[in-house]
Amino acid sequence: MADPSAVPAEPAERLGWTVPDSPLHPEAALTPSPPEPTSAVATTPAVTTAESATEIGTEIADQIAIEQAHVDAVYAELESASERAALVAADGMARGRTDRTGDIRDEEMSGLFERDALVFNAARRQAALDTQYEGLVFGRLDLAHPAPGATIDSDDHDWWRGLEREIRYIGRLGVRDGNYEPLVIDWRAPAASAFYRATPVQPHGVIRRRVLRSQGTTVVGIEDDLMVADAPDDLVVVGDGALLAALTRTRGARMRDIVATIQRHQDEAIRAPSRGVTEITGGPGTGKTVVALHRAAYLLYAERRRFEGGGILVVGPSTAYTAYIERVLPSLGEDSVTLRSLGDLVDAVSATRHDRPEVAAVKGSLRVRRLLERAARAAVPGGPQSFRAFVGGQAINLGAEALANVRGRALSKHRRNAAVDAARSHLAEAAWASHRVGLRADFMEAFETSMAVDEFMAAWWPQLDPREVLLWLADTDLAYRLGRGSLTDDESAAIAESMRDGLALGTWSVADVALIDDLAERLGPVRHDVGEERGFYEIDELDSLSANEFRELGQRSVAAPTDGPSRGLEPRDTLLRGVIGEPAEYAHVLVDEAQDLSPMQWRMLGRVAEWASWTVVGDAAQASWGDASEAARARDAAFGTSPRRHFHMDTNYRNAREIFDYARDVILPVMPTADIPNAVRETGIQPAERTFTDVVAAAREAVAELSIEVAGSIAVITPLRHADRLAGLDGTHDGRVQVIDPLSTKGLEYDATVVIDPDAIVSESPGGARVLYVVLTRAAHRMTVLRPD
Ligand SMILES: Nc1ncnc2c1ncn2[C@@H]1O[C@H](COP(=O)(O)OP(=O)(O)OP(=O)(O)O)[C@@H](O)[C@H]1O
Repeated sequence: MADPSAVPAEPAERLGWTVPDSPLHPEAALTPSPPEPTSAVATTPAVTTAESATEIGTEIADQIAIEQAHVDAVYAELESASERAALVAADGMARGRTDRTGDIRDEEMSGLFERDALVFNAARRQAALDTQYEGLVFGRLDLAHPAPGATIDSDDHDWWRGLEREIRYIGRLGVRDGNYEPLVIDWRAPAASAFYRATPVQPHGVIRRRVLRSQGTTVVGIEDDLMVADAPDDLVVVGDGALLAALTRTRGARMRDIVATIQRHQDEAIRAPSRGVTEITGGPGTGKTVVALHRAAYLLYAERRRFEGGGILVVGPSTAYTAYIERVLPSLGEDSVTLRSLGDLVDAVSATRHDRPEVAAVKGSLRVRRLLERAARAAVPGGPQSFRAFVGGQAINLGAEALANVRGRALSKHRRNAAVDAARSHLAEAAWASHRVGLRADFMEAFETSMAVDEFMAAWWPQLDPREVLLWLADTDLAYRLGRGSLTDDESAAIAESMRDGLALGTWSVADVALIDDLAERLGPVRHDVGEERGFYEIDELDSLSANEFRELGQRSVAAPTDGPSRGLEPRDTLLRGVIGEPAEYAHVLVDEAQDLSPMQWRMLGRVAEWASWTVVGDAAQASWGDASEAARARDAAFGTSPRRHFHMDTNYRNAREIFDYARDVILPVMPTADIPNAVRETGIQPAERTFTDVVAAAREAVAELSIEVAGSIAVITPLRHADRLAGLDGTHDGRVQVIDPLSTKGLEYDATVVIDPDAIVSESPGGARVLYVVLTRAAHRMTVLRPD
């Protein structure tokens, strides 16, 4: 699907950037001329046109002044909109305000609901304005429209001459003036799509596309792309090309939106229909993640009712990843999306620990389901083996076999936690069948009211938390018994050992979460007394909201589960704290790094996405899951029969070409078919390769050098064997340095990286060279590789 003409022409030659192949082609690497240390700190290429620097400076200043005038008008309109929103909110608050505490009459309730809706909507609008206020207007299109019915001849380079012209501003949200005329068009609206789709080959009516760079409410830069051979006299063209400027920028600790520089092939994936499964594949750094996130924002815009009501879930590999991407959607004005890592998908469980690869492989395989199925039906360890009691004057004695029969019958129609009544009545039948003395009805009535039966049932058929059942497997003998036939004894023993580790540490592993979810489905929700439900928010709570709280209200739904402190709790209690309810269901599920999901994790996602459409992002060459075919089967089962569409991204926007070439040379010998994208940016600086005898000294020196060369984030990526010694570097250089393990870097990006001991990274990780490939593609601008001497 990717279109080679997708990256629009940069006016590169005009500004001294040499373009080796074609000015329109993304494969044409954009090289500063002469080569200079292009990094986050060196963003402006040399200007070598005939015009003098002063002339250009004045021209840019004039153009900025023109755009600032429009931007000022937009902000003025927003101020009045903001005042109107505050008035609506105040009106809503006044309508529901009550001095009384205590009962509220029915007829007052509908007024309160109306107030809730008013206040909530006003707060949301205010929150959206707050998050998108800065840099709200980022684009301008100068268009030429043919007369109705006329068409443009694609070979005519002067197609725009004599046509009616239009100026359209594009922004993070739509704003209209008092006459309802659009001042800014939301980037997701159909009228904005030409901003992303226009190329010189297919201009879509665009003569000039202009990207505005702002600080706060002030326009500070302009980057133009011309879609025609010669600019009309009244259209000045300035800037270095928006995409290049964006790619050369400092990255920082959080991913940013790319709303001003989305490329055409990316736009196609973003605006693809919502139904079915949209797969986005491509090599490292091709924008898969950022495109998928913009797609989520687009879907919410295009079908707000469906997706906001049903919810959008974004799933990533780790909490480091969710922290890295968490700002993108709010910056696009969307705060109703749920972000979860694979370890956070089940309520009340938050896992970040990873099992040893061989244990994770067993827990992730569908073969483990047989063991879980048996565990969900097994007798409670330590529970009663037989039932002896006097009921209605009769001595009842049912042995283990009879109890197993009763259990089987009760579970044939109900999930275990919902089967307690059925179990009791089957038990009564079995007890009656073993005696048959007196009248059946009298016996049944006595059985129903017997306290001895109550006590037995409490011990024999308690409500079971799935986590508790998983912990039963810490008993190796039980794990052997339940695993027989589907797992080897060694595999069952490995699971048992990992459960004992969990009990000692008080933490679940990421792979455990899918097992808990599977058991939760089998057991059904734990029945517990439901407390009085709180309303959407309490009335007195609402009446006393401060201005800040009012704003927060609009942002409430972003809250994600946290792995809170467990001080004072025994490890076992920590593992079992909180309540697991029915899983939420979503209208759209977006999965990143999908190539690494285990079959059990696909099953878990399939449950929350039973009625959902999907966006699935992945790059097979980065996979660290062993049995790809089993994962593919589980994935197909999760998708069901939904139609699929596929987008392939083949331009690497992250890595300087020199860095990416280094990574490519690592992966190609082990994976000749790896998906290798084209890196579009050259710096002229090769990755540095050094040897070390003292890893700490070498890493410290490399970091110090990089901290001068780049302005933003630096990662020290180390295999486990050096991790402890290097931990002291974490947080140095004003917090810019992060020490991180190879697997956790998935999906992340830094301005510079120091890669420690690549051979050890390969030998220590189950994914081998593929994990090293991930590691070597994390740096945008600079990379230093350190090997032991
Ligand atoms: N059109 C664009 N304009 C500006 N920056 C872009 C554009 N497309 C992608 N990028 C940037 O390229 C970098 C890589 O993007 P992203 O992390 O989404 O790639 P990816 O394919 O998910 O990478 P990986 O699979 O290696 O984690 C990010 O910094 C992103 O902002």
